[in-house]
Amino acid sequence: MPTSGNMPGCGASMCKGKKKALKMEDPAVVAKLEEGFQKLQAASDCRSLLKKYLTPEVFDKLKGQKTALGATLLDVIQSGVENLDSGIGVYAPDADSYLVFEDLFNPIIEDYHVGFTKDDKHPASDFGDLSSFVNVDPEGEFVISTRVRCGRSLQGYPFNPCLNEEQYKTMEAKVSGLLSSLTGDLKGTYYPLTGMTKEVQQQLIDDHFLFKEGDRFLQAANACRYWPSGRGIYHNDDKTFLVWVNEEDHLRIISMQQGGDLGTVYRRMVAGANEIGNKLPFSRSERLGYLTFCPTNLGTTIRASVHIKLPKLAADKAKLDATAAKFNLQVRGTHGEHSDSEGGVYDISNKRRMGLTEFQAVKEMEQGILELIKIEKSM
Ligand SMILES: Nc1ncnc2c1ncn2[C@@H]1O[C@H](COP(=O)(O)OP(=O)(O)OP(=O)(O)O)[C@@H](O)[C@H]1O
Ligand SMILES: NC(=[NH2+])NCCC[C@H](N)C(=O)O
Repeated sequence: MPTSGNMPGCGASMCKGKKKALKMEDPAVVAKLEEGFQKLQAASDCRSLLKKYLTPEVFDKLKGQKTALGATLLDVIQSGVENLDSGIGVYAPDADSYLVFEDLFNPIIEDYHVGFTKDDKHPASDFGDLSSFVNVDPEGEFVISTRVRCGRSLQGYPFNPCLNEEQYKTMEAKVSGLLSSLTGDLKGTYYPLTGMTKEVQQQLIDDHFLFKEGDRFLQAANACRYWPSGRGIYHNDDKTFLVWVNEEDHLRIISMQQGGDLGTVYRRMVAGANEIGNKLPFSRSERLGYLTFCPTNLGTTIRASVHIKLPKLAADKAKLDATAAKFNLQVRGTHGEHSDSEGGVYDISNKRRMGLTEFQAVKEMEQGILELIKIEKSM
């Protein structure tokens, strides 16, 4: 939890541009911070962006600061300190952290989102021409399934480490109530995690529909308190439209189906995001776009992915990674982030989510996947 304990309802609506840094003098927190910083400095094989950008100068500047809600640098970095194999290593415990700790967040954002500098402003939301996307694999030779997701935070609520159990439950009630009014292709049922049998839960995870449990990166960030309270999943009967409630973000809005029909998948996600957004106000910042718990998800918050088999390219995993990176794509394992590939299936998605529109982010994925397939065919 944030070092000063549970806070009253916070504005995740934030970021009017002014920093509200306060002084933090709690000796226990200062001691943990010093210890964590030493641990990072000593970890010579740690490759995280936290390690790269938490220089002694930045550390000294930020270690005595806190947000109005009491979130400290420790709340920001503790996941990356505990998990030295993190790729990123930081989370924003509340929206104001992106400003108060900007000397750390900005270079991480610039690095991850490929050149989104501290002076850049994320463009207005634009889903673009929904009819312009193709089936990336019409013959069904390579692509097993396609998924597009976005993340949303509810205005008026902080992020995980600052939420109390009552807030989790209130948010869950609000969101599930709204979801029950969806119609047509989006119509479905909300299943709270509380009371779900372990068998059903595991089957949903194995089938790629539900978030995993016990993510050590989220746990170390204090993002799993009161679990499973307030957490759950909504899905339509076909499990092609899904909403995750209160996992890493307040909401993850997901569309997925077998095959490579990116257009259909994207249109369904856009329809769902619009329906929900018309009824629930989301947190958005002028500069950062839609606000999320992890800086990798800011901006469009879009991750468009395929599960794909590219046996020739993937014979050399380093080559697959390098080729994908040329097209700003990221390669994950079959069960998502921090997992390995099974049966030659990779999850390949757009990496950057900031400094471009939703349309451009999905186009980047579409074009990149078409290129990878072309290369595979030529080998
Ligand atoms: N194209 C896809 N087809 C089927 N399942 C997919 C596809 N892309 C991702 N998944 C599944 O979605 C689940 C969640 O994956 P993962 O956690 O990596 O990504 P995410 O939900 O986008 O969020 P985050 O990036 O925050 O981790 C996993 O089970 C993963 O296998
Ligand atoms: N789901 C995410 N937010 N993924 C990105 C980062 C995950 C983890 N904190 C790491 O640094 O490796």
